[in-house]
Amino acid sequence: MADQLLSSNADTVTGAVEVSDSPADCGKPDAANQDPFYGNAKDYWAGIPATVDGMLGGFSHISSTDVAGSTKFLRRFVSGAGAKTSKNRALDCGAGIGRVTKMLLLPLFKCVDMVELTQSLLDEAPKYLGEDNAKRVERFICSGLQDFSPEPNRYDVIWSQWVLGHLTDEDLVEFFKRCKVGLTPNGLICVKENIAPTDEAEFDEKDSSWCRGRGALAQIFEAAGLKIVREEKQKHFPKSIYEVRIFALQ
Ligand SMILES: C[S@@+](CC[C@H](N)C(=O)[O-])C[C@H]1O[C@@H](n2cnc3c(N)ncnc32)[C@H](O)[C@@H]1O
Repeated sequence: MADQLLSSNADTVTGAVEVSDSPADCGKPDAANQDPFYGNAKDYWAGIPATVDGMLGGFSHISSTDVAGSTKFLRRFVSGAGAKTSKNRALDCGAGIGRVTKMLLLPLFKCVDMVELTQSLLDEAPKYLGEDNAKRVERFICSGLQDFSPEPNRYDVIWSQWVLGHLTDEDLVEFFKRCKVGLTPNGLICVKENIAPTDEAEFDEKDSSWCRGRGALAQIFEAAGLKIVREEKQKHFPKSIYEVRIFALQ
């Protein structure tokens, strides 16, 4: 994702901490994770500084614009007269140190769970979030999304941002199907990702991720039985980076 941004035109404090038996290795030692596609991504992220700049590939200056766009997008579903989705609990997927959890989800929801592949990033999260915020993160889950199944009926919103390019198409369809099970009634899956300029997916060798075109993403949503209920292009990002879109799915 680091290069994707640049290229183209670019026991926690309160709750139970769920961590792997081996803190250095959150992925399961199964066949999928011996696949170089997943292994290379894992190695890449294990070497990235646990900072906002690390999370955004050197683009920390776009974080506030990103969060403002996401907040405006999500608010209409969870607050105000027409809101249908409850504000109890959200899940942050590919959460890193918790930038999205801290800036977007905790201000809107009572509590948040974080799921993240890289133990060193998750370890930094309580410090980055701050003591009061960290108390409202119920679960810090160390897992690849390809191996993760949300607990049924637990989340009002499942938010995935700048991470889904790390899953194969097949694994992404299956991940979305499991996310549907994890939603409360009227719950929402939100996806915020870079969009390739053509229908051809672009592969980033450096972090081992795909940047998909809008059509490919829409096909994956459909294959998982999800409908797009709202879609927006993120405004005010630098022209030099990929277009970024936010989708709300049910
Ligand atoms: C570009 S960062 C984005 C972090 C966060 N979503 C944000 O916007 O600040 C990508 C994150 O996805 C994590 N990641 C990479 N592959 C993953 C996978 N298969 N499952 C879960 N997390 C993954 C990385 O460790 C990293 O924290």
